[in-house]
Amino acid sequence: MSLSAVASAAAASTSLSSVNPRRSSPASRVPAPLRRSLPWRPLSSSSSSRSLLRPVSAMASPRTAAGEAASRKNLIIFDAEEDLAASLAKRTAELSARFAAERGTFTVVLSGGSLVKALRKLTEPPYLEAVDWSKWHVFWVDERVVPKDHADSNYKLASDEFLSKVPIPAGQVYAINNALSAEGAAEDYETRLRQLVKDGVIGMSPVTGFPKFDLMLMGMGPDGHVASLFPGHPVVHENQKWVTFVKDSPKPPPERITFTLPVINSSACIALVVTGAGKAGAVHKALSEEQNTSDLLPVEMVSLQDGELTWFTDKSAVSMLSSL
Ligand SMILES: O=C(O)[C@H](O)[C@@H](O)[C@H](O)[C@H](O)COP(=O)(O)O
Repeated sequence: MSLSAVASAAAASTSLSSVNPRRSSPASRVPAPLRRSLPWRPLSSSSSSRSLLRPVSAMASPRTAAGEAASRKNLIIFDAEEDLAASLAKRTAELSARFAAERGTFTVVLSGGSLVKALRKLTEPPYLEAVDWSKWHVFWVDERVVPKDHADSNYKLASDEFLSKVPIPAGQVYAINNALSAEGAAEDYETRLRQLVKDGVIGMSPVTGFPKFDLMLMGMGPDGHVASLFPGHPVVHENQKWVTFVKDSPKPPPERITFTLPVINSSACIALVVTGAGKAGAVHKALSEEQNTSDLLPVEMVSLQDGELTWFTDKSAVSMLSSL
């Protein structure tokens, strides 16, 4: 892995690195300037920490000189999960303000797993008051086909840990219809997404022709899966549908619906939260130079067409990366 830039960050011993994606366009190999303070007053003035990320203005709509679509990848490594959660909240709040101002809505996509707990600081001051929650529209990148009050439900997890603690209008939280079969729930979810595109709530990517969500907040499994796209499963290669289903997930429960890779890759921003030694092997495969392109993990197939992918990691997760 080659690092295009490294800067010390706010939290003690924390570093921010801008990573060159292996299959990147020339534009994304140009190191972007790194700064440590943000001009975004509502949050920076009420927060004691400095920003770990580039100013919002520098991150908006990255483009080449010729105006072509471009993508960017960042890697942030935290000493403590507490710092990761603080940075994730700050970044999410910045994007909320930016997209609410630009588009009038903020479309946020959640996964299940440990990501949800990492969002907890958004439910506390200053974010609880500063974020315009009325602009949020919440979706799931994947969901288990179980009742909404089932312990396996990603909706229940998000509801218990996050959504019940912030004032997002209930009609703007788009749970799947779990009364349907997995196939039916996937079709139904795609139909609702298409209507929300027509209504102007969700944008469309002019680059890919797929819906363009403002922010996807996702985890990654130890096997390199993202959403419910598991290594070796045929749905990884679905390139027409927006939402599809699996009935044989290797991670229980078996029946799930999931966004497809073209939708994930059309996002404006993705925050990929990956922590713990159990993820080190997949992180190494995804971010090191030594790669086998014939056997890509789903996480390695996440490659934004016109947007920014930021890995929020800890030292354990990157422990197998030799070049850090
Ligand atoms: O429905 C699911 O199973 C999740 O959405 C899944 O994709 C999760 O995000 C990853 O497995 C990472 O989970 P952890 O962060 O808990 O390891």
